[in-house]
Amino acid sequence: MSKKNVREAALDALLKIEKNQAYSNLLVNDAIKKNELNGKDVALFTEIVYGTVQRKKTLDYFLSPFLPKKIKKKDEWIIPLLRMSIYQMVYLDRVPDRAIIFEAVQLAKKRGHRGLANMANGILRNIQRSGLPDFEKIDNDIERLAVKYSHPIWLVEEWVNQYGLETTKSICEANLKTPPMTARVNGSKSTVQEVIDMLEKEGVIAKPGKLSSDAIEIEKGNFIKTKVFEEGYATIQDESSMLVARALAPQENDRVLDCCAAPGGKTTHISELLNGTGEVIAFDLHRHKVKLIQEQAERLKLKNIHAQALDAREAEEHFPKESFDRILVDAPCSGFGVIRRKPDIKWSKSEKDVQEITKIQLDILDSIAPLLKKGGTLIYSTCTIEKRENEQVIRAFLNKHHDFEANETLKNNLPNKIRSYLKEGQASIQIFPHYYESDGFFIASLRKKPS
Ligand SMILES: C[S@@+](CC[C@H](N)C(=O)[O-])C[C@H]1O[C@@H](n2cnc3c(N)ncnc32)[C@H](O)[C@@H]1O
Repeated sequence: MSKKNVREAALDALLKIEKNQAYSNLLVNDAIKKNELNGKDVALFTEIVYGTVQRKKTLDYFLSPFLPKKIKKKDEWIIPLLRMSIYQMVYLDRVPDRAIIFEAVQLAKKRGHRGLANMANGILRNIQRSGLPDFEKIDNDIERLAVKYSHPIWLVEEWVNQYGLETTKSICEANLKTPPMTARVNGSKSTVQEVIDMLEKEGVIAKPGKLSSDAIEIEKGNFIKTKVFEEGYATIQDESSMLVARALAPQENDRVLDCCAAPGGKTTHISELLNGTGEVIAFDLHRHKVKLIQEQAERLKLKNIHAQALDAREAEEHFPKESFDRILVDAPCSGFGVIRRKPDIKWSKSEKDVQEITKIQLDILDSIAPLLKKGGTLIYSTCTIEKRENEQVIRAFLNKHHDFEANETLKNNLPNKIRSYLKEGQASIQIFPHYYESDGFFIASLRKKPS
């Protein structure tokens, strides 16, 4: 396949994402490799693709007054082209409008015909001339939030019902920001400060994280190319994710089950906390993903991880009852806490998906429940902010499994900063992306009653 220039590659990527053929984060990396983009082009390509997907609803609001009533099905690719051009005109300072419009016209000519090129030219010039409409003119609160912060109306409505207007606004705002790059320091090898110093010698500037005591935040430089990364002193991970293994609080010689484990971020953290003792049985539904756990374990030289492919809903049939000291269920979920990283999630997931996934989450919990020893800890976590997948799953589980109880010691294993968000005696926490710029995460701690 021939190489394409940045904007043509971006249009291709947007069309694939639109057809739900690929996840934005995976596709961006593939396209960069395939089109041999480098340096500034990588940054521009990534910015155009992520930005256009993130701001889709807002861009459509800008675009809709100027679009013809009917566009032939075969010409519908013109819409993503117009969206990405408006995105650049409104949100990117570094490229002049006339260059953006020129590129759009060239692309429309190449893919379609002169008529479409003229249409693109006319629409973009009209938008440029007439300025942008005022969001404040949208009367309905939910619609205004949805358009201004580019989220689907159903999702905004859901969040407003669950958390109120102000919190929803903060969530939506945070979802449009680029997340910081953070890494977890392998505490069994060195301290946060030692890793920061080692990185500095390799030309990478980092500082301690904002939330987790295990975290560093990379400010400048290519972390993945450093010896610090290669030799397993640190692992890329979001700060909220780092709180999960801490909440599980594995003790030396524990036998731990991590049953939705790939790519192994939390498995390796648990293993590090075990300090070379005990073992972590890690499995994931998908065989190809199990390889990712093994690769991580190898890079970090962790010997107590045993990874295998298995459906967690069948775990009960594969292990003896009460054979684990601690169990982590980092469940598959809607992912609404990581919209910053995977913006296509907000457009591709539906209410129905949420309903379906809660059944899987409960089935997984039901299956692993007998495997936990009496007195053992069960942590349930998700990277979503959807109560039906979080609080309600835990409530349903506790209603069914009377041998389990809420574990109120959760707060003892969380950083001070986040404890203020926990009410007295609360055994679960919802972290929002606007708290400390970390992912939206839910963590619940349960305990199997001692007898
Ligand atoms: C949130 S991700 C886990 C992330 C992982 N714990 C980490 O920290 O790197 C959820 C994982 O659950 C896996 N999964 C989904 N359904 C499953 C099932 N029925 N049994 C086991 N794993 C499953 C998915 O393949 C996915 O890798």
